Amino acid sequence: MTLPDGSTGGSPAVDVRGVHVHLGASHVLRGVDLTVAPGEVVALLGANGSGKSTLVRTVVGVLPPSRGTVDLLGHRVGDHVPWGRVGYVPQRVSAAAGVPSTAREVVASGLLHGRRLRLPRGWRGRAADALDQVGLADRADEPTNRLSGGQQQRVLIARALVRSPELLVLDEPVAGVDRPSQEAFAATMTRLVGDGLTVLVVLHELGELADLITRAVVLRHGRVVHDGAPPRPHAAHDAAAHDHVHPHTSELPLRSDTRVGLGGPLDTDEEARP
Ligand SMILES: Nc1ncnc2c1ncn2[C@@H]1O[C@H](COP(=O)(O)OP(=O)(O)OP(=O)(O)O)[C@@H](O)[C@H]1O
Repeated sequence: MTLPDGSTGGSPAVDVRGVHVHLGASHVLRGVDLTVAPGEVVALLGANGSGKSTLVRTVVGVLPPSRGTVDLLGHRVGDHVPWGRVGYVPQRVSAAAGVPSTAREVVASGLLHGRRLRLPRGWRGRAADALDQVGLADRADEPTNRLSGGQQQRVLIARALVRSPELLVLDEPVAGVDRPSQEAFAATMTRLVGDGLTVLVVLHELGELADLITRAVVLRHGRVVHDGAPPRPHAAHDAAAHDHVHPHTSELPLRSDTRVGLGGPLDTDEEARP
């Protein structure tokens, strides 16, 4: 429900209840509950194949749940979600895929949503501002296929930001991204979160975003096995001076039957399991 002042009246930004998703013959999500309150920055963690991408794609309405419900900003997905207030950065897509286009054009496409097929007034300024937020103000006219992979990822983040979203959903935004792009991304997120942005972000490691994360949700085999404090980073594992005195296990308070390593030896590749 949206109130006259545009707020959601205390509704969670994301409210996932009892969601099951089947993909082909696979029962990928098996009764997931996930709530993200306005202003929270929630990291979605878990081994490869645990269902993280499937969950965020369900959250943004790309995949329909076979059971359960998803509400965004107080609106049921599939109904009347104000998509213009939601930004989504999908996993591993190239900004240069498809027809040749400049960084500005890709970013401007983020202003098209729902039934809006024409760019709104002032789109150039908004696209320039979004590119500036990711440190690419001087590359607006550059064809995206001439940008590095990290810069292309920043263009996609700018495409999500150009809407000035209240809720930003990102699927591994810095995977395989060069160091300057990671730092630019972390600086942008710090500023936006300071302004009240709500974030749900799939990550393999907390990395540069560690200080921003307010809560971590860990998936395993399509179920939530931890929802609470983010894991403490194991500092400098590969540093020469690192002293291996701590136990290499997750320090998370997990449910009794499950232990999840987050980058440690307990980490398993779900796809490798029978
Ligand atoms: N289109 C599909 N059809 C059938 N199974 C699928 C499909 N897409 C994904 N899966 C399976 O669903 C499971 C979860 O995949 P998902 O991509 O959500 O995991 P993930 O946690 O995001 O993994 P990663 O960290 O590798 O991105 C995997 O076992 C995957 O093989």
